[in-house]
Amino acid sequence: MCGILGIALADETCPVAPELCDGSIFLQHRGQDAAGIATCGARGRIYQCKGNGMARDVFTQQRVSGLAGSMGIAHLRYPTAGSSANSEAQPFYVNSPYGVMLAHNGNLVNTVSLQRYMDEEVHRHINTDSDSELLLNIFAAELEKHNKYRVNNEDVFRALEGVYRLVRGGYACVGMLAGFALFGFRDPNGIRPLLFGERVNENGTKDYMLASESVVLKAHNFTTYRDLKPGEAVIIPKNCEKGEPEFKQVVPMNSHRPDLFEYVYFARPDSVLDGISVYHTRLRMGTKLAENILKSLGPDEVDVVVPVPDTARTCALQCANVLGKPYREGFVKNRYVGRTFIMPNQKERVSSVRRKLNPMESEFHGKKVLIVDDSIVRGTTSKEIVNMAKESGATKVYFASAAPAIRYNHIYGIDLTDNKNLIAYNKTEEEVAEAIGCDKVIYQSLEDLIDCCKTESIDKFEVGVFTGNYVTGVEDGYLHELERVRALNQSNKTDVKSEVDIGLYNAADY
Ligand SMILES: O=P(O)(O)OC[C@H]1O[C@H](OP(=O)(O)OP(=O)(O)O)[C@H](O)[C@@H]1O
Ligand SMILES: NC(=O)CC[C@H](N)C(=O)O
Ligand SMILES: [Mg+2]
Repeated sequence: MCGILGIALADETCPVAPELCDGSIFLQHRGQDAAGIATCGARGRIYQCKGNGMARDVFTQQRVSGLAGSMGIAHLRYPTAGSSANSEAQPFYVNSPYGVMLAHNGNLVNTVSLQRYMDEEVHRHINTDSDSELLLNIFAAELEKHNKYRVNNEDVFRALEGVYRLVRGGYACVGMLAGFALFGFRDPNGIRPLLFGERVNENGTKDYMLASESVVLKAHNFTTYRDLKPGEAVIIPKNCEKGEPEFKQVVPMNSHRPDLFEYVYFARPDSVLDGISVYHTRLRMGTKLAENILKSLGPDEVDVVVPVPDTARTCALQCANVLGKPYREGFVKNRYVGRTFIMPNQKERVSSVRRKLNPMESEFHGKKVLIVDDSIVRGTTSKEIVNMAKESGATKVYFASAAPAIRYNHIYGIDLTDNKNLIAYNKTEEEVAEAIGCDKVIYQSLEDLIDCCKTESIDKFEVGVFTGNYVTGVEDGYLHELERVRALNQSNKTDVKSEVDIGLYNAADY
């Protein structure tokens, strides 16, 4: 679930890279594996800095100062397809036609046929296993069809029409055409989020931003903003002091189904996506969860409610309020360890849970504890947490999840492993409780979770991860191919990164 960002400044003499760098920090929670910035300067020249690592490590002051230009895009990567190699860090670039850069959040589910199409029909070489590189080349191939000396907005919208026709999956993208424009577009189901905003400068000119979450827009004073609609695109001219952004509903909206998992885990609580406040959905999740818990546990069965930091805090606090039980920070979080779930391999994930969370014995000793988390996915966190609670002397450990049992792959931009690695795969609730070692597991129902998130205008969500039914469907052989590539990457005895990491644009100092 990557983070994407694009900014065009009215003042063409002002470098955009420092603001992109700062904005990336607001999106770090969406991808910790790789980070990249590309800018476009005078004479359409493109500058780029990208590679594996967190934004603060990749974007050193020295590198950022070399990124010239007033228009640029940024990407924070959490790998879904392909591998976590340096060479798959985004944005991606192709020189023809015109020079195009793309940063993609999401995942395509017809890559098998797209690869064949690239190879057999348009003869474009794809240098990595990344679906985002494929997507960029599909766009470039569509744009090339016009065979024009200079491109205009209509050509770009028409090329996007081709993209919408050819690709299937979840995608929100920001891109740049060298010397011409910044652009953004969103898939026809609005699975992945993308917002557009503007900021009025002192002299009355306007800067523009595209971002995955509203929190970046607000923090950077882009106070007038809105979500792009599913199937909608926007083109912001490079010289945005002189020209206005142009919006177009490129294809009709299919059905608006934001990914429910954004509200459960991915997005920051202070973001509002598609008009829905993430924070308030999480409060409601706490209320509903408590109502559910009251049905299955007696009033004296819980002494204390303990959240699993960080994401579950909002929900757990509200749950404790409704239950009328004390809320206690039973696990102290090491602020220097990032999100565990989006780490690229299981070994790192297991070791970081213990490094990240440490129990406060006094909150567990001799108590019946209700631990609340936002979700149980592979069970990496919950197994360790339950163990720590028991080691610390809890007499009973109940584990409540604000999301229903996760039994299916997430195919639109979350690397939810293959089904068999999900702790709830083919298991009843009792079996999950046994697997993570607790006395009882209580899941939120899907119906209740949807109730917590829906509004008057959006009452349907992408919920394939809970049901196995995906809004776009999946092409034959796709999941099989995904598992094959994953197994191939994991079978590598050494670190996969060193094996496949010889990208085209490696800098000597990486
Ligand atoms: O069952 P699992 O595979 O362990 O995955 C679920 C856990 O992973 C996430 O936490 P994470 O540490 O990634 O981030 P957070 O600090 O935002 O909660 C999520 O909030 C759950 O705690
Ligand atoms: N999480 C994402 O949005 C990932 C984007 C893209 N599929 C990649 O693997 O790089
Ligand atoms: Mg967590």
